[in-house]
Amino acid sequence: MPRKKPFSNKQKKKQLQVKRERKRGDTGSGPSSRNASVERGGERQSDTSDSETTDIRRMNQQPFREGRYDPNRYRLHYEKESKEDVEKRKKVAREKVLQPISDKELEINISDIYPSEKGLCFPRRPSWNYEMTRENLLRKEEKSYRDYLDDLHSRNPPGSLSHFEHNLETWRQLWRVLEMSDVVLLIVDIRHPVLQFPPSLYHYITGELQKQVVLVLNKVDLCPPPLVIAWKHYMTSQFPHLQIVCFTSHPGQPYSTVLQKKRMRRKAGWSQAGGPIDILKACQEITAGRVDLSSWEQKIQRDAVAEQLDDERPDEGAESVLMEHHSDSAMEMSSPSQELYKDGVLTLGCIGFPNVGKSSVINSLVGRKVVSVSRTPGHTKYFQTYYLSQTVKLCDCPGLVFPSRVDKQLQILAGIYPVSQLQEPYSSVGYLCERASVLSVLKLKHPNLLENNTHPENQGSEELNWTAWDVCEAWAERRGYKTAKAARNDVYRAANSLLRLAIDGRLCLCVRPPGYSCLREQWENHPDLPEILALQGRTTEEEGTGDRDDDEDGESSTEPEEERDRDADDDEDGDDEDEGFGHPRQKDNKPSGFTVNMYNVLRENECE
Ligand SMILES: Nc1nc2c(ncn2[C@@H]2O[C@H](COP(=O)(O)OP(=O)(O)OP(=O)(O)O)[C@@H](O)[C@H]2O)c(=O)[nH]1
Repeated sequence: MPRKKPFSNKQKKKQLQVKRERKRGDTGSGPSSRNASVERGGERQSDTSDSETTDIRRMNQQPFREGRYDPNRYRLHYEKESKEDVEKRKKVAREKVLQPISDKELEINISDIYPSEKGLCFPRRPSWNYEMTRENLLRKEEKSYRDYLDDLHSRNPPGSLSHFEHNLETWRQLWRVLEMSDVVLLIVDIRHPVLQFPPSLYHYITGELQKQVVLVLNKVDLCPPPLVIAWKHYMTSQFPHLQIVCFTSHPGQPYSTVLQKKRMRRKAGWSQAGGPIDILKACQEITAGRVDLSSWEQKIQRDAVAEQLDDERPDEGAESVLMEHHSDSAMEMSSPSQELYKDGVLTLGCIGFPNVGKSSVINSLVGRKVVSVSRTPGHTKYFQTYYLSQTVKLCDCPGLVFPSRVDKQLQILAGIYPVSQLQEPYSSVGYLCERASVLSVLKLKHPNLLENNTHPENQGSEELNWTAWDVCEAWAERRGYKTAKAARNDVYRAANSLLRLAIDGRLCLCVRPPGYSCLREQWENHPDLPEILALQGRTTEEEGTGDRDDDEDGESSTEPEEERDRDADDDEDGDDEDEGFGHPRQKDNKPSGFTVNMYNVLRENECE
């Protein structure tokens, strides 16, 4: 059989990019490449941020035409890492033998992520009044932001802080959303909620602003029900005034690939999400009759009926949604001391880190796609409000990463960094392998045992030591990822692919609240379990097997899908135009390949 012609990741990206540009009607001129994200001397920057105080890496540059809305305005800005740091981590990934960590080490206390003495607050908007000119206000904001960064760096030694947002424009956006909102929906990913819940934000909203926060534990379909309950209890114990709601936009469909999600949504629409009624209930409790929310309640009921009547054509029956596009000046001069529930309307601000599912929550509440969804963090570009009903308004905000002391590797696995732009993905792969049963789930073969490797020491050895690099090498071999020039195993692409599987939830890494291991039995027999299972769209029987599906029968494999959408970083709601690239699906249309292992991280010492 002739050898497959190597097709590099770079070539494929280029091909995708050209396709996207064609679709948008772009001619190809201008700074349109996402790959051109690293700053180059003299390159024209279209983003309007003028807040560079350090060496900043700007992500996800989008095509931009003069006179139109600048889509790069809120793109992610992270501090650049030094070449030495990147090289050091690469070396460790090549040399350090992976050791599975104990259950206890998966437990994370929020004060470890946001230690109170480290000044891990977020930039605040300085005081202002209507006498100030726009320029004065902007200058004052920039100065205050620089002071904030100086203070932060003075209290935290270099390298100790996580990646965090350096784009002042995005912080400005947060200020405005907080000012406009009556109630804030703070959305986090249930797999690692403490990473995405900055206590300083909570205290600012509930204290200074005197507003209420509803914590939305999103993506519960990706987490074992006992752990969902344990997190809920932990967050309530730490922040007693929080209203907590569990949510999923994909009930009954854990680990869906991009293409599966598209298909299912086309079939079932957005109104099948689990949790909108609980958000309504939380708001009813908060507003205590000061806003008439009956129109929202009726909308939820209507959506449920429409879904039952016509689940083949959900969007056709969906109601149209009134949207408001905000001009900058309108937002800049919004008053911070705005009265609550102005004109009898409840304004809900949706905020959260990138990729936690804010857009999906909005679409699910509205019952149809109004915001574009993507697995690429930092996708949300526009500030808009959507009327859910006559008396309820939703206000969207770009994803924001607050400074913390969390490991950068875990941050990456939490999806805050565009995987395609990582300079060094291997250490995150190592971090994942030490915490989730990747080797056994993917049934990887050690590179030293591959046919063409005749290393005498390792021949036939079962108990081989694995490094992160070995894992990537084995996955590249397994997937047939080759470099274009030398047709060697493309470990970079393999590492990216593994990280995407983890971010999408197909390789499951969930951190746990403190004490989870000791109280495990309590959570596994908790009376709220059926409620969480119902929300996930699963049954008790499924739970019985789903948690322990080691055997082949319990497998659901998605390898061809993974292959096809491996780099489909862009809009998940677009056309299926990317279905054709990559490797074709098997003839019998059955997926083949690795085991997708539900909640595998909770298995009994599987990596040990
Ligand atoms: N399994 C699962 N995936 C979800 C859920 N909600 C969102 N996702 C996926 O998470 C990814 C990010 O979703 P978005 O809704 O675009 O997230 P966002 O917070 O708006 O992201 P930014 O634009 O980066 O701020 C997409 O791949 C979604 O399909 C959920 O409830 N379950």
